[in-house]
Amino acid sequence: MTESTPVDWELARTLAYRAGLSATGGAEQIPLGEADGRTLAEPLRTLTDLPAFPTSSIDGWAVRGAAPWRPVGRVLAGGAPEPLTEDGTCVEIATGAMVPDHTTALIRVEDSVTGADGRVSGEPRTGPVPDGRLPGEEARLGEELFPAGTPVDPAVIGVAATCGYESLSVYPVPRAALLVFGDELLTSGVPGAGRVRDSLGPQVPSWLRRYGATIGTVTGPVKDTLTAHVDAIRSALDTADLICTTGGTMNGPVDHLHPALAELGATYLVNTVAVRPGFPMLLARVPGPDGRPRFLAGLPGNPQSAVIALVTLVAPLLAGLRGRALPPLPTVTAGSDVAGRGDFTHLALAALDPTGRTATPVGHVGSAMLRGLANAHGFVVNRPGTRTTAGDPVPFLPLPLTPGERP
Ligand SMILES: Nc1nc2c(c(=O)[nH]1)N[C@H]1C(S)=C(S)[C@@H](COP(=O)(O)OP(=O)(O)OC[C@H]3O[C@@H](n4cnc5c(N)ncnc54)[C@H](O)[C@@H]3O)O[C@H]1N2
Ligand code: MOO
Repeated sequence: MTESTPVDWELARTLAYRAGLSATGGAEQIPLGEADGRTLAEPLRTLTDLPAFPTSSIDGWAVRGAAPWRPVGRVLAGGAPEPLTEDGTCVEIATGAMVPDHTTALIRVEDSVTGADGRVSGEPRTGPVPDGRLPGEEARLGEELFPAGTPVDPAVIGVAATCGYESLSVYPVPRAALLVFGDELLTSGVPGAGRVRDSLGPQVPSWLRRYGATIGTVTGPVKDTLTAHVDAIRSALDTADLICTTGGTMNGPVDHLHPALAELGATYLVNTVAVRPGFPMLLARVPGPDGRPRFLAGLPGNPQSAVIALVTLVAPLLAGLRGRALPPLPTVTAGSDVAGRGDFTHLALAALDPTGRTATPVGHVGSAMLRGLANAHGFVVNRPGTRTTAGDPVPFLPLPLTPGERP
């Protein structure tokens, strides 16, 4: 490994995020039905008043003037009604229908009576929720409803459709590749006799997807030679914006990542981070075949450390590449003490209580272990030079889990 000064953990996150943001791809138009999970590249402005026309919220009568009213027609949702031209007239109206011009009140069918002469009488409601909606009461034509950088979710898609869009201008999805290094790794069967199962090849793509990347190649184990490393990285550069590698970040006899990066003309953005576990992680910029910026995140081989490198460097980088904000870390209460790690940040795997306000460190958290990770909601962040005592407010770095994935 090249000599380097470990970068402060907070600074490493920021550097990774800024690097991603500076390399965000150009906007593309995506049909609404495919836009979930993307990020708006332009502000979303409504193409119409919302609602676009005066709309009835009830089934009943649109009336003009004083009762009784003579019915002169019917307007259903989807129709464009004639104006009511005379006092003492009404039209039957359906929920969602456009209210005729010169309507003075809307009467619910259940609040009306029709006399023997066919004329309608009744009282409009005066409650807090009106029985009709006025043009522009939800939004005015041209009003910005969401700024650029807004994550697109099903509700945003629904609003865009309501406003008149068929497609959205969004940032491209970053493309990731994974290269797993280590001749000792088995890809099937039970470990033993010096061999361990590759636990990163199967899990890292799923974390990357949750951070918003698509996964192209997953290759490994890549042979423990410098040539095989250089060749594997070079071929992943053809299609990936981000290459994640696992293992080989240190300077053991078969750790080839740093020499491979040197051979490929890479420049380090972060070369080791002052964090435990996970410190040998790195982020580099690698020249791609077409001049487009490519990134390589070197995740340490110890499996929990590899995930810490994902949450520390890869998640902020991908947030930037997707044009999103870097989510701030919420503050929680520490459920028990967390030891300091001297000048290094300590990321301690922890489970949240059902309120989500208290985080208690879990067991089985050695850097070679994954059991603690699979029982935690994220990491309590114990800052350099401090130790956390039960009851202290602490920053919490969540794993990208969905509700219900942890008891
Ligand atoms: N002399 C020193 N040795 C080590 C130090 C140190 O400071 N001085 N730091 C340790 C730390 S911390 C870490 S983390 C590891 C990082 O090492 P590498 O990134 O070079 O990873 P490897 O040596 O290839 O593997 C480490 C360990 O993890 C296992 N491994 C690797 N890949 C996988 C995988 N895909 N699935 C499951 N397990 C994997 C591998 O078998 C090793 O046991 O360096 C320490 N050493
Ligand atoms: O920091 Mo290593 O990354 O402890 O396993």
